Amino acid sequence: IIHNYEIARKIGIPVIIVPISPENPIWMLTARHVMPLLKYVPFGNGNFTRFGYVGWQFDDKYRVHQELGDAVVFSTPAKNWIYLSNADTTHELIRKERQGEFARPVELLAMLDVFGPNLSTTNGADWQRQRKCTAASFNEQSNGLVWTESLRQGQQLLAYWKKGDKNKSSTMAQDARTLTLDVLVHAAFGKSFDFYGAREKKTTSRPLSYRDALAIILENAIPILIVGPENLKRLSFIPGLARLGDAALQFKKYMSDMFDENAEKAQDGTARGNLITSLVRASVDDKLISREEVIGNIFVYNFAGHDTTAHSFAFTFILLALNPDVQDWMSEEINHVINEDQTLDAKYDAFPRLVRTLAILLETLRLYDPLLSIVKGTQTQPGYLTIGSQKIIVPPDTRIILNLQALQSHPKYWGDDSLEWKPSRWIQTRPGPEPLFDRESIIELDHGAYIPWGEGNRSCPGKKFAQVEHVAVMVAMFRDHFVAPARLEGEGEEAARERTRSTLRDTGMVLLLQILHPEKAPLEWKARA
Ligand code: HEM
Repeated sequence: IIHNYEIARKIGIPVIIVPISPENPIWMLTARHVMPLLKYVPFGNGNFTRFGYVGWQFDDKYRVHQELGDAVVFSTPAKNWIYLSNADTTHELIRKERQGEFARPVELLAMLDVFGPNLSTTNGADWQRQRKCTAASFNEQSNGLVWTESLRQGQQLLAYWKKGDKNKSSTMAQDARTLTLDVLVHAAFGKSFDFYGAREKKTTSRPLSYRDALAIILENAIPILIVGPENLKRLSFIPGLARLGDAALQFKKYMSDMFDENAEKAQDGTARGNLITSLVRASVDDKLISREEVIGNIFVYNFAGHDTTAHSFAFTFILLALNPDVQDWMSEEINHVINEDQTLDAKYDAFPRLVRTLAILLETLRLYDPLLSIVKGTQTQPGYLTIGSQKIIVPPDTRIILNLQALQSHPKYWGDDSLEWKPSRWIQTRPGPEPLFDRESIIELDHGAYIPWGEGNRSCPGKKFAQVEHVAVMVAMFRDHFVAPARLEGEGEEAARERTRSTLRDTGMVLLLQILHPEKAPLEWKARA
């Protein structure tokens, strides 16, 4: 740490010493539990308890940068980590990433290779080839499929929640994960499953369907990524691991069988366009991608697209329940744009007109970004960055963290109400004789301090997918209904709201940012008058 501190001091930005590396896997898993205890020991206060755990950015917001400046370096025993909260520097870095500087430190994600090599864990020509093969199937045709499937799933989810005890949905976060999995499975494999909620979950029959195998894998991603599918089988004497090992092996087998099935279809020309068919075509016809890479990429697209969108739904539902005026504002737009008798008839071409509804997602991600930050870095060569009027040399082997939480909440970009969840900030209205809704659009930001999907080469290929899915589910659920905090036995309305607010405040980083105990805030769904 002394060596790293000496290097950090020479950069010329404030240095904070953090005595445990954020990359230490044991610390990553235990910090959240250990940290509250450290508050009671004399050395525990100060920087260590403030910055020493995964997800500190959510609690700190932009404050460290307001106190110390747009760039701050954390000196840790393993490496130096520069945290950045300056929009111009962020875009300079992204431009330079295109030219091969400041690449993603793929070794941090190596565990995502469990089912095969994939684009997330490579750089350079290998990444480019895999990105080209996979991202090609995320086009407007597949977004149309995401739209219809999300409407269908959203309606089934609403019906399920309305059937519950007094219309309450205490399994909201779990059910949102099921919905996002079903939409992904549809886009990836072209198969539709009916939504089934947490209460209806059967004890899994054997053999598992690939949707159920994938659900088990994604719900238990941490042990699977750490231990690896093959080792799970070996450790099957440990309670719980046998089921995981089984799901992981079955998933791999399903993917392999699907590869063969689609390879035949590709040859006789009957394949339809979805992720697996286009990957198999790229593999069999064009020899661009190996069988292992096809399976690895199918897993990683599902992994990357699952909890990011599911947690965003959980945040959005709770935020909307706490803000009935925002619900009315969104629902007015939905009812203006979607005026068919049946919500399911809504066509994908309505999507660009649902700007308030999209603003809800943009605003949720601004303050509840599932990743909190994006990590880049230098390797053997130094890098050069400009922070305001200062030019710095980033030493080799340094991590650079784009602090999205700070960037997206800093008053210098977002004003004095920057910490308020206010979707209307995203809407601009042009003058004219047309109805109000037809004159509204999403504002063009002039500061660039908003990159929840990243930017540049490595930006998220699922950005539009996530937007379409979110808007369609809002249409299905909020056109004719509204949601409110459910009251517990003997509880008044204000007490229920306060419990819901405190459940939302109890948010932290697990694999991603999430509400830690969503079951404490059941929601109630009612038809609009
Ligand atoms: C609200 C939802 C989502 C958010 C906030 C999000 C955010 C991100 C971010 C920040 C990155 C990394 C960018 C970088 O390193 O510069 C990323 C990468 C990625 N995302 Fe998403 N994502 C979301 C949904 C999705 C969905 C729905 C899918 C797939 C259907 C997906 C697939 C991927 C993949 C495969 C990568 C790796 C790309 C690469 O390495 O080239 N994401 N996402």
